Amino acid sequence: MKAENDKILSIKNLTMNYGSKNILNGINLEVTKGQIIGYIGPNGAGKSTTVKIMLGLIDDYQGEVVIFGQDISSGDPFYKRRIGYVPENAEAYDNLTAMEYLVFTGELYGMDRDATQAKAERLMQQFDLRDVGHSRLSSFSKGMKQKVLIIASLLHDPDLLFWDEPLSGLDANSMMVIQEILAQLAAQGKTIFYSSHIMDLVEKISNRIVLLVKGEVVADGTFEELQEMSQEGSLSGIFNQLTGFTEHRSKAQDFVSIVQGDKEYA
Ligand SMILES: Nc1ncnc2c1ncn2[C@@H]1O[C@H](COP(=O)(O)OP(=O)(O)OP(=O)(O)O)[C@@H](O)[C@H]1O
Repeated sequence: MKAENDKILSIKNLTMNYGSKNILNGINLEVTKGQIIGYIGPNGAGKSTTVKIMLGLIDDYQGEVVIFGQDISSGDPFYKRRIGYVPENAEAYDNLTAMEYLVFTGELYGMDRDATQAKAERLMQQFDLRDVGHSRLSSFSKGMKQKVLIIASLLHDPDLLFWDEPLSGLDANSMMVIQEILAQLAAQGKTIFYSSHIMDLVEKISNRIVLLVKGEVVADGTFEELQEMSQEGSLSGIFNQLTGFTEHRSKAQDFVSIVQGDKEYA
């Protein structure tokens, strides 16, 4: 059993509604240091909503969320300084240069301006972005922007990371570097929530997989445990089975026949 001080996050009976719509239905999760959690589920399952609650962006939930031993409903935002976040997109910052965005982010986390700038420069160099540090993000390719978001999430050396589709747009070489960075961070005791729809990657990267369906955790374990439970070989197969999706072929057939103008729609 893990020591109590290895516990990073504890969610008890988390429930959330948007109006009359039930989004989260009693989520329970205990997360310890060094875990890389593949947080997966169909579109609309409630993954981003859970993450937004943990980031303190949504507060009208029921249940208990404790991060670094602090109940986040206490209103003390200090726990956020130990969190890093890669959002699915950050277009709002397109008018800033990469360096402006990174300095702004570092300062939000309470870092010294010069120290942030120096660290950002070194990190950008690692990702071959040094020469474009003073160009606006709007001129960056998708993968370049993604690298800046990843740097921003790590500048302050956080203990808990929430990464939402972090590798989207990255080339194969950059993906390998990021996967290795994740593994090394986890080995040093950092905890990572990794949301993605790319099952092969989640399977490779995570040492624990949590599958959310309609606001409920329907599977939680290592990839091997999930394989045993479902008798499926791949995470895509497990996902299809546990989300009850067996219609991909007939859906595709219907779609293609509409595209080709079948008689019913002609
Ligand atoms: N601001 C909002 N107002 C009303 N409903 C919302 C709001 N944000 C999300 N929802 C609804 O909550 C549900 C869960 O959304 P959420 O974004 O958490 O899903 P997700 O699992 O992250 O999906 P995806 O994989 O598509 O990113 C969806 O039905 C969505 O329509």
